[in-house]
Amino acid sequence: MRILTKEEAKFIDQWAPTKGHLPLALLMENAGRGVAEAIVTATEEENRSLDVVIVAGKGNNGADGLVAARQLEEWGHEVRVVIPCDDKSGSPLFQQQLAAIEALEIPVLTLADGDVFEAADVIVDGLLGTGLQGELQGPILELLDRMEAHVDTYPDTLLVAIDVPSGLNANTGAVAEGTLGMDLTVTFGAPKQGMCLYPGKSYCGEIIVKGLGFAWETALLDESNEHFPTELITAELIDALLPEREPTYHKGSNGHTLIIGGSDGMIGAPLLAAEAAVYAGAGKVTTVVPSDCLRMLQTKIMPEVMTGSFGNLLHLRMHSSEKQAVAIGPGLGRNEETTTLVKNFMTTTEVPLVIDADALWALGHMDIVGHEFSKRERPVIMTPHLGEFARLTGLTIDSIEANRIEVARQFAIKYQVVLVLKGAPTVVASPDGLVAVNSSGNEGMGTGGMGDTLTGIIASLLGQGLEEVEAAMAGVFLHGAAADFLYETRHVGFMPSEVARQVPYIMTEVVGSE
Ligand SMILES: NC(=O)C1=CN([C@@H]2O[C@H](COP(=O)(O)OP(=O)(O)OC[C@H]3O[C@@H](n4cnc5c(N)ncnc54)[C@H](OP(=O)(O)O)[C@@H]3O)[C@@H](O)[C@H]2O)[C@@H](O)CC1
Ligand SMILES: Nc1ncnc2c1ncn2[C@@H]1O[C@H](COP(=O)(O)OP(=O)(O)O)[C@@H](O)[C@H]1O
Ligand SMILES: [K+]
Repeated sequence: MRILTKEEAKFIDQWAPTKGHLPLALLMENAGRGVAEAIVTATEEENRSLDVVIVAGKGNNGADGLVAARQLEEWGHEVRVVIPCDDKSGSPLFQQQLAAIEALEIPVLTLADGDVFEAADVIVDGLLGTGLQGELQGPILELLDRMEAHVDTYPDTLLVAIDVPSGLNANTGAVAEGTLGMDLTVTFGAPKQGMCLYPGKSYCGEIIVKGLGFAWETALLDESNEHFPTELITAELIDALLPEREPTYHKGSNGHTLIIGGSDGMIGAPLLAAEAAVYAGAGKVTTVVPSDCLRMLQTKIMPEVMTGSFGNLLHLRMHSSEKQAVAIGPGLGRNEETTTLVKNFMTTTEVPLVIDADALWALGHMDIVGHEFSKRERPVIMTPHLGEFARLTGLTIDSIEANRIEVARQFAIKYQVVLVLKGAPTVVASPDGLVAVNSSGNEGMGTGGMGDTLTGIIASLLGQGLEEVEAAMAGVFLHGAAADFLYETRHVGFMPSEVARQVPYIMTEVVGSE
């Protein structure tokens, strides 16, 4: 599913009345009606006339609220409007909609009018949408404080945001001081990027997407649009990506995946990756570890996985030849000899490659090795968490977190790699500038080995014939969705190996494939 930045929303806004021959007021009419419909649907069980307070700022977000007010009144609900201050200035459309509200004698109040929220069943936040700048202040902040106080006293009041909760940065998901957590956010066209990122994601409540009355994707195809696309990874998307199996397929058709990793004391990491690759459907899986770890691996690993050992570059090249996918890094350790060896291997091989954990460490700074990857025919997949990514780029973790989508996008374009930047949420960036934000996963996944499992799943899908970016997107979604299934009964204490075991069921039941 497509998600939108505020710049893209603005582009649509400008395209519609010019190239699209669609007046902005028409889009607003659809948006406002969408809000009214969502409110009626959410309160359907009560099936009675509602007392609705529309809190409207003076931009187009407020104007949407005024349309909703007009619509709800027509449907027989008791409606009043609250505006931040009495001066009644605002965007041209705000002023036009306000004139209509006044002509219809719908009450328009300010905070000076006392307890404006008294007896409200529904409070609608139309203070600020994608036009938010900086921190909240003045009467807007005061109104939000009063809304919060009312909802604290009357928790049954339904709190509905128009487009985004006021104070939420529609691009980054950052929230200004004073932003309120909503029951429902009714957004237009597509979710805004910041609604899919933390902390903003936690402030939206249920997200309902309402149409603008035209296929806005057409606007973004305009040649003057220079924004790179961002998507949300959902079950529907993954369903379309997963490899289909013909009745005649055999183990040779489903890819041979190789996992390179392990060191003394960290044999579990490649084991978890290899077993996850089996659960994700690989035709064959082989794991190779340093010779002194082989015996230990063999006593622990599931019988479906083949094993071997390596000690030099020739071994790594030999093991990786004729494999459909290779993942390198889980549990490798960081001694100098291994580091040099795997770095040489990674920068010279052409096999489909997933680079994780200590193999990322071995690369050092991306500016030094990145040009080797950009020469490849097929991009490598890199799967760093924030700490590993900070080391690869020299950026601070805070600066990555504050803008993970754009940082990931620039990295993938610059080095021509598929980047899986792990975290909450994980984002997948591809060399052509597309970024996909994962919608699955939960805090129960903060357990050692969870990343190794992801690496195995991605490598398995890559070996089964998915393109790099497809394997990365499908892998992160399945991994998170498997953990979400376990989260339903346990919020902590589920293990990476259990997540892996759940993956085939997710592939079958949730995604609906196979
Ligand atoms: N995309 C589409 O196709 C469609 C989009 N639509 C709608 O348009 C909305 C965007 O409208 P928008 O551009 O008018 O901006 P909006 O969010 O109302 O904010 C601007 C106002 O906020 C104020 N303000 C800003 N920061 C502030 C702060 N920190 N603290 C206090 N005040 C602050 C700012 O004040 P100023 O800086 O002008 O003094 C100005 O008055 C979008 O979210 C959606 O609802 C729909 O109609 C359907 C079609
Ligand atoms: N709060 C969370 N929400 C969603 N996913 C999470 C959360 N915490 C961890 N994860 C996921 O768990 C995995 C952890 O990977 P990583 O840090 O590499 O673990 P390890 O090195 O122990 O294998 C990543 O896929 C990450 O996205
Ligand atoms: K709002």
